[in-house]
Amino acid sequence: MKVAIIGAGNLGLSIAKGLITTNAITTLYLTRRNKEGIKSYEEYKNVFVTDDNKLAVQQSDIIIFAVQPAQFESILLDIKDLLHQNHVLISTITGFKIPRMESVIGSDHYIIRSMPNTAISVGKSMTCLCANEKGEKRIDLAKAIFNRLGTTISIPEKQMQAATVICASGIAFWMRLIRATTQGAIQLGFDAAEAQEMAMQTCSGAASLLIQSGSHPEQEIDKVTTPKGCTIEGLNEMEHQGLSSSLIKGIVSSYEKINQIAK
Ligand SMILES: NC(=O)C1=CN([C@@H]2O[C@H](COP(=O)(O)OP(=O)(O)OC[C@H]3O[C@@H](n4cnc5c(N)ncnc54)[C@H](O)[C@@H]3O)[C@@H](O)[C@H]2O)C=CC1
Ligand SMILES: O=C(O)[C@@H]1CCC=N1
Repeated sequence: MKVAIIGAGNLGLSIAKGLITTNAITTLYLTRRNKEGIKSYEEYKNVFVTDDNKLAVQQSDIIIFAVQPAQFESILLDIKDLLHQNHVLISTITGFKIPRMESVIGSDHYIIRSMPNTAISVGKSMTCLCANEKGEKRIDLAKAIFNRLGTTISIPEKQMQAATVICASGIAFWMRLIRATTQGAIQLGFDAAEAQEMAMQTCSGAASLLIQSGSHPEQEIDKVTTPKGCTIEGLNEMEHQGLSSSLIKGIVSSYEKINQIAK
């Protein structure tokens, strides 16, 4: 794969690390306005660092865009004339819809829109993908790339905003739950490091149980809740205080906000 990442910032470099460490690339061009900050990537074989987006596009088959939304349109305009019909264009740009990309470069391109999350830097991103009509023919290629960096799911573009809330913002929501558990553990007498270790490993274990067994969360809850025991006591108190309700309300508020921003 000859890949270019246009905008090698937080997300772009995380994707680059994943592609480099899994030997996924034939060549990899990384672009950034100030390329000095990423010069060290040239130590990797077949990785090139440049501030020239046009060069990167000309040398690559798969172009991954990871710039901020405000920068995207002018970059598309800049490279538009260099795009050929075999280029596969993968955008990670939040809120930038495929029809808007097509209005700049035309619809006769393989266009894929992705929504990864920051766990991509540790190969654990839940990445949602959608494509334009032509891009559907290359969706498996995009899945192959992002499956090296976590897990993928294909969704209709109209669900991309909701996916942003659940998966990208979701990292922050889960972090807050882990932090709250850590605070509880400290109050029960563990030191901060122990408390965080216990909170995050238990969270990871709970997710792994569901991923590997395919069971419903309540089935796993039933296995832990001894009648008249401490688990159901704690769980019911959390629900009396609105745990599930506040999470659902937070998710819906976040979704309303992302739709407001998109207008
Ligand atoms: N943070 C997250 O959880 C997620 C972010 N995204 C999206 O990914 C995109 C990138 O986000 P970050 O990596 O956090 O941003 P960032 O600001 O860290 O990276 C963007 C990079 O693009 C470079 N750049 C700007 N103009 C350029 C140009 N003309 N040519 C080449 N490079 C240029 C900047 O120097 C910067 O290094 C955003 O559109 C964001 O919405 C998508 C999914 C998840
Ligand atoms: O907070 C935000 O608006 C963006 C979208 C997903 C992650 N960060």
